[in-house]
Amino acid sequence: MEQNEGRTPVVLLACGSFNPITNMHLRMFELARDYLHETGNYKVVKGIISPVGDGYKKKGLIEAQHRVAMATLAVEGSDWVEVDPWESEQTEWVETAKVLRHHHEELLTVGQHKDEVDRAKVVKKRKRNTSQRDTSMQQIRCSSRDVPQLKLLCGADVLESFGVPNLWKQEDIAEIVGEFGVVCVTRAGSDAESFVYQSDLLWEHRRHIHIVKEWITNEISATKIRRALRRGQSVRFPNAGRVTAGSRTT
Ligand SMILES: Nc1ncnc2c1ncn2[C@@H]1O[C@H](COP(=O)(O)OP(=O)(O)OP(=O)(O)O)[C@@H](O)[C@H]1O
Ligand SMILES: NC(=O)c1ccc[n+]([C@@H]2O[C@H](COP(=O)(O)O)[C@@H](O)[C@H]2O)c1
Ligand SMILES: [Zn+2]
Repeated sequence: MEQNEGRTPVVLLACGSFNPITNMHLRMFELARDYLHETGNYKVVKGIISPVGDGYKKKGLIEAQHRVAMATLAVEGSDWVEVDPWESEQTEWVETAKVLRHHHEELLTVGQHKDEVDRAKVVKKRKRNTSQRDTSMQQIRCSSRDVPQLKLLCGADVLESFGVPNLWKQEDIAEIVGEFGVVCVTRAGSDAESFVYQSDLLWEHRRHIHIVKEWITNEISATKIRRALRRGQSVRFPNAGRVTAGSRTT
């Protein structure tokens, strides 16, 4: 039997400043994909990096075109993660729920187009052989189910920011965790599990919140990279990686 048969296709969307992109941003995708595949229920078909637009106006944020260019170079070595500039091209800051909606619509459009192509093929085939009608119609129905689920990929600090007063609309949080789902990678200084436990809303949707444990901790952040660059320090080979829980290297 085909290994991926019956698995739900998933697209992972990571929103953020990527100011600049770091190894850990790319690693997040690998961790999330491994995790979802190990559940046996999902097949990750694509990863999307969506750099925030200049309208976000975060202190020290460099122009979107440069962040997009750096991210594009960074994903050159990946055959499944890509950079999508749509969010970065909007003049106003776009809330994350809206970014998810935009990409969901894109996936539906691609799915619809695929359905139309399939339907046209079936109609053509039916004209040739009417006995194949039932099987072919079944194929059309199957293709609509091929539209991947879209999930937000983030680090635990972003999940915890759901609790910052007035930062996120409650209805957006409900939509993100309830309608889309979240894959959250652990990060030093954040405790995603207890955050979910403490929030009634997140607890209600806990089955849509996948927490992925990164054992090889890497405390890299774009803030630290910017700081090092400001100070003229090297940013090569950031964090050699170490195993948590006090285990010794062998
Ligand atoms: N070391 C890390 N571990 C886990 N998640 C991370 C890590 N670094 C970044 N992320 C996640 O990547 C996404 C994009 O993050 P962002 O662009 O803010 O990077 P950052 O390193 O946190 O930058 P800054 O320090 O400027 O906030 C967020 O979901 C964030 O949680
Ligand atoms: N209400 C919202 O939708 C909301 C609030 C805060 C941050 N965000 C997003 O989270 C990400 C955070 O990135 P930074 O950690 O770099 O600030 C950005 O993509 C930003 O757009 C969304
Ligand atoms: Zn950040």
